[in-house]
Amino acid sequence: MSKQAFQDSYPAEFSHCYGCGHDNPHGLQLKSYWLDEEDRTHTVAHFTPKPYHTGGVPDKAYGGLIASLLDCHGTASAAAAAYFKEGRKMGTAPILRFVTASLSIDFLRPTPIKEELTLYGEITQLEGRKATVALSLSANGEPCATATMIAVALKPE
Ligand SMILES: CCCCC/C=C\C/C=C\C/C=C\C/C=C\CCCC(=O)SCCNC(=O)CCNC(=O)[C@H](O)C(C)(C)COP(=O)(O)OP(=O)(O)OC[C@H]1O[C@@H](n2cnc3c(N)ncnc32)[C@H](O)[C@@H]1OP(=O)(O)O
Repeated sequence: MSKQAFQDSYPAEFSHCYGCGHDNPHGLQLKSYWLDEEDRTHTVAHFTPKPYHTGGVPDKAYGGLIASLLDCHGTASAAAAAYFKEGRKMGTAPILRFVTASLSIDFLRPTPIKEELTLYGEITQLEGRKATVALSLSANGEPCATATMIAVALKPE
């Protein structure tokens, strides 16, 4: 894993996100990294839910939590890939920030709340301002959700 999470390179004005902003004390503060620094195609993040992230039954996670984690890991992965494609260090100006245009999730099985969850991302396409990201969320090596995201880079203005 890289020493610095993708989200730690976001400038202060973009660090309030509920899912991954390091300046949001009420948020999830997700942190995403390259899976392999030598092969910058896949990304990873880990998150252990809190008891209050429950979705109806005490030992299973709320679907909105899963969507939030996939959302933030996907946009962070898109930004990292775009910086890498431009040969630039993350966070350098001009800032590249992606927002979610579309997020389609398949919930495959209930997600346990007491385990560490692992998120993977793969940038399958990056053309112009648009990135397509294949995402998954697993617990104990078993996929609980998969998703496809279209993320779009904000225009400089
Ligand atoms: C949280 C910020 C939300 C507000 C955004 C404003 C300012 C924020 C500033 C910075 C944010 C910084 C950090 C955010 C941190 C974490 C984010 C976590 C993830 C989120 O929680 S983020 C919130 C939910 N998210 C939104 O709040 C987006 C609302 N939305 C829009 O702001 C526009 O809708 C936008 C920008 C998406 C596109 O608008 P646009 O005018 O810039 O670009 P355009 O329409 O030309 O699309 C360009 C290419 O994307 C394709 N495309 C567009 N939409 C598509 C779709 N749905 N499906 C398939 N393809 C699509 C087109 O087909 C074209 O493709 P092609 O180039 O191939 O023709």
